[in-house]
Amino acid sequence: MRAAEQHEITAGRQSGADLMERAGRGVVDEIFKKWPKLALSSGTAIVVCGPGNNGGDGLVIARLLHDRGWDVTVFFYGDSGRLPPDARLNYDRWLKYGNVRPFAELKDFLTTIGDHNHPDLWIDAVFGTGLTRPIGGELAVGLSALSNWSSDLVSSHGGYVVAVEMPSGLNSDTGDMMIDRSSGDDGSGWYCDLAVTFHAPKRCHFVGQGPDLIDDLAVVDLGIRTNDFDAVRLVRPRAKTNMTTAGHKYTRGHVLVLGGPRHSTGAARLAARAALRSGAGLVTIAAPRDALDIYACHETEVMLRPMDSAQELQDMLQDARFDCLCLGPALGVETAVALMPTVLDADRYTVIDADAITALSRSTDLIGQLHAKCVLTPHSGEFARLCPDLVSEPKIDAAEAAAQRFGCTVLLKGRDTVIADPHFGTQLCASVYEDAAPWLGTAGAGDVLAGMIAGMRDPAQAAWVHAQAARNFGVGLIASDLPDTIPAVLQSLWAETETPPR
Ligand SMILES: NC(=O)C1=CN([C@@H]2O[C@H](COP(=O)(O)OP(=O)(O)OC[C@H]3O[C@@H](n4cnc5c(N)ncnc54)[C@H](OP(=O)(O)O)[C@@H]3O)[C@@H](O)[C@H]2O)[C@@H](O)CC1
Ligand SMILES: [K+]
Repeated sequence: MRAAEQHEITAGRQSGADLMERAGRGVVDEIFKKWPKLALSSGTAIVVCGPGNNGGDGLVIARLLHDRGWDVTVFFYGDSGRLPPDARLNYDRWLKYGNVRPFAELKDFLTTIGDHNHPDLWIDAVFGTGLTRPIGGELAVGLSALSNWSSDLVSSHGGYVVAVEMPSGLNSDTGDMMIDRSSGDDGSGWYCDLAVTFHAPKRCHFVGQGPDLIDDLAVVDLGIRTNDFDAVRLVRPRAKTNMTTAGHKYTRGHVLVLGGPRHSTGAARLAARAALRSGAGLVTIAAPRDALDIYACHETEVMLRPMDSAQELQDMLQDARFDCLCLGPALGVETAVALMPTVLDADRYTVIDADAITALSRSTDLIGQLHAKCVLTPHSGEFARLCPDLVSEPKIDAAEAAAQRFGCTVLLKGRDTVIADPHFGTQLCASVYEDAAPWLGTAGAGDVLAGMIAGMRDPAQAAWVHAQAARNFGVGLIASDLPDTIPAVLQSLWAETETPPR
């Protein structure tokens, strides 16, 4: 992002001051868009500005609010003599409107605010993308006091907290609050009702603590024309199908799901049904002989094959039409260990989930057999077993490192699902803000996703459809609701495109 801004500035298309003015104006516009009642009369605002360009944005916001008749108090942290030029320009412009109070006075100032003079807005413009180290000392103490006070403000008086770019202290890459714990602050960070970022969301808006600290996110276009953004790549849903009018069920793929024993058949059944609903032409469950009657009682369209040994699986895989394997959901770790050499040797598109991931984490030989057509779908616990050395890394970096290590796609599940493909890059599917679907955290939802990936052969799209299906269903969702909710999502994607299947 900063490279992009610099590119615009050096190319002479926009001055830094223009960008900052547009950024500040964008924040004000977003505030009045979100809370139209604030635009109807002049309120009061506290703007807390930091020592860089984020603070410069805050000073633009202060001036624009003042122009609309607002009563604005500006606090400033830092040395005004060391402000970057655009921020300095706006600092000087603000001094024609009002004064600047030192940040050190903020804590005491908060104690003087009574029930009748509380502000309507608090603007957090202390740090944006330029935070380079943990916040400590008086800064942490002051921001902490502000945070406590602003929570009271919101709960008791209905005022709003707006962060420029992100709540100050949030690392824009990792989404972690960078607070020096020795300052006495618990590091939980400060909350905002609205974060207004520029041009494109940053990683912190979707990963780590970001979504817990930000209630709503708005993105302001600064008119920057280059594509060179250090921003997160979100999954873009698109109508994609393996259906053609000339095709038939075998051209749409035959998924072989490896099913568990009598007492654990549900997970494979969920995956199988999801694969069918997601577009697979045929789905077969291969499972122990003594469990087939249970599978047969539950599934109509899914075919069944007895399979009690790796040899039987190998014989089955002589049929090249089984072009996709899906294994792991309630398979049993020991069974997974026994079957995986055959599975990986078959060199098919292979979705490796649940018990199969645990099996992998126990065997470096198996890991050595992974190939480019594998998709690993760990949740955080499985990932920690598989890659213990990467768990302390930021989530996106960890998934990318694992994908490089294994030479295959790694889909690291969660509210912020990361899809790292060593060849096509990394995408993020985040169920936050208006896309939140907390009820997706339910038993079997991961089994459904594994089946969807097998059916769609596109892990990122599968993750998006999976989350959208959950959102469409709403609260009360259980995993077996999901497969039958998939068609409506796929149909709505098709409705948005003018290109029908050919
Ligand atoms: N460029 C543009 O045209 C546009 C930029 N825009 C805006 O600029 C923002 C980025 O600006 P920025 O790069 O100046 O970074 P910012 O977040 O303000 O902080 C840097 C300052 O903080 C200091 N500092 C860091 N860590 C610290 C700590 N722990 N404790 C104490 N101090 C610490 C650091 O000090 P230093 O490390 O240099 O010693 C430096 O002084 C971006 O988020 C957006 O809001 C928009 O206007 C669009 C146009
Ligand atoms: K900020």
